Amino acid sequence: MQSTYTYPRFTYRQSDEQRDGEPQLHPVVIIGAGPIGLTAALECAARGLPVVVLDDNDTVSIGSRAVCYAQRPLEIWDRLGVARRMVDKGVSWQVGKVFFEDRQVYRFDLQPEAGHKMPAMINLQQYYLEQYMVEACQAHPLIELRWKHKVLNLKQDDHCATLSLETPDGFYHTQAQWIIACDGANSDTRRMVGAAFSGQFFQDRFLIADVIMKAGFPAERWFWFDPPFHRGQSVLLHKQCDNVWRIDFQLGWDADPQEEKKPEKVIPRIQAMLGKDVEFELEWVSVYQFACRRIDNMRYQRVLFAGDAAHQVSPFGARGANTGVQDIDNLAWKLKLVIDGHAPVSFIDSYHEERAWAADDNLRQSTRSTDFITPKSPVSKLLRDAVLSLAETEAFARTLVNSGRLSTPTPYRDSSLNTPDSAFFSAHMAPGTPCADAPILRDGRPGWLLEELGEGFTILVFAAEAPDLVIDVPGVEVRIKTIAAPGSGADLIDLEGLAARRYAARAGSTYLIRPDQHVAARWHQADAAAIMAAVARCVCHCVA
Ligand SMILES: O=C(O)CCc1cccc(O)c1
Repeated sequence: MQSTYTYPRFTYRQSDEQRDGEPQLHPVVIIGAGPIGLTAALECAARGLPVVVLDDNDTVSIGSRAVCYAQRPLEIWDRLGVARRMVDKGVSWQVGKVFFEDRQVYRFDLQPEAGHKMPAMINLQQYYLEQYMVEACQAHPLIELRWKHKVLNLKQDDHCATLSLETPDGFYHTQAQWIIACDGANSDTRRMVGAAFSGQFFQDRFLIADVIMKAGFPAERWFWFDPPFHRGQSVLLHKQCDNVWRIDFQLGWDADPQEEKKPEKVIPRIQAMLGKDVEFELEWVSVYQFACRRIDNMRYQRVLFAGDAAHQVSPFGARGANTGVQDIDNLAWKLKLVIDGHAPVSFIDSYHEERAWAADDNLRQSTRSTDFITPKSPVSKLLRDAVLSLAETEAFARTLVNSGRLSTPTPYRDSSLNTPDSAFFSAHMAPGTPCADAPILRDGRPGWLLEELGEGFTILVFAAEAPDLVIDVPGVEVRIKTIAAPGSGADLIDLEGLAARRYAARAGSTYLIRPDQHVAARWHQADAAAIMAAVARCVCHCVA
């Protein structure tokens, strides 16, 4: 059915270790070359770790899958050099509208204030996203992509993990210090380590219809509850590139997926929505159900689970792939420190601590959205419809409308890696929070604050001149950067004063920023001993 995209075929090559029959020990092996596995490859390589990526297929993911990519993953991909292509090809949007029956009852704007390098959200077919990342991986000397490699078995001991692999040339073994399992919701790796994956399964079925049409709808997210063209159910509309539009129709519990996929069933639904005169072609049709669940532990000895292999949510809110990318952002710098011997192996447990916390937040949000969209009893439906009716005129009711709260990063508020504030600061940008972006000048050239953060630890001092600090934490790279108003001699010029405002900074305010661009600690006045203690705490060194 798909006519707008031609699937690439990636070349299978026999690896040296299969040819030689000699297993090699790799620092990191990644299982799965989907959006999360490819991000893991780029992120590890960017931090200087050589990686092998195993995938049982030899192309990008087939069909219409994830659609919406949020600002934080785009910022991560920007650091990895792949966001520009995604943004250029994708459809940027920030406004959402919610309709009840035949009227608009609610409107939101994901990014009312400008001054961010990345858009609030883009829509892009998953196959483009993967293709761009595969091409970036192919160009990276530290990444080896092994297509048509199926993992049959996994064993672990104190020394390494050993994988049994099947390829078109037969069977062989490879070894890894660490494995990142990104093999999706049906992860075989999860089964191989015996992990539990529990949560709630939802009975409702949804139809995805991707249609090609030249439509006049704006680049906005439109969500209908109980519209006249699809009574009693919900509908979601998103614009994608190549004139492809994603339409999700709720079908209810009893829908027969095979029947519902037939063009003679799908086309009348779309005509009822768009009008009989609108010309369109079907690009993709599928029916899905979903679950909200999480693995019991994101670390099994040497195996680290990320993305859908670790947690699965409903599509509403676009929290699946977006949170998986943030898993990797959290993991790679920690792995680098551990592999290089600059942090204890136990440091890796902070991956589960921080990312399971984020996964639980996503699960909560996603379950709430699903309950609002698909009420389970007549009373819930009555309440839901009352909220929707009231939202048209009453501000308080708008906060209760939940057609999917779109993905935002979860701050690691209670992380053991944070150094709590010792003086009063406003709540935003507290330890554990991902850094906000802001426009800056560096060496007279325009740039963005986030471009200055992320290589090792950064001490960001809101002052014209660098304080006299000697920061020495063995094995940990720490850079000092000053930021101040135009006219000062600071390293970074806070062009519009947005950085100072977003970080609630006064003269001398100092932020310790982790390699994954999260705040580790902050003070109103820089103090070398306090900073060194915070760095040590953040990498699980024993603090004297
Ligand atoms: O707008 C949303 O809440 C998410 C849109 C979405 C994401 C993934 C699949 C899908 O069918 C819709």
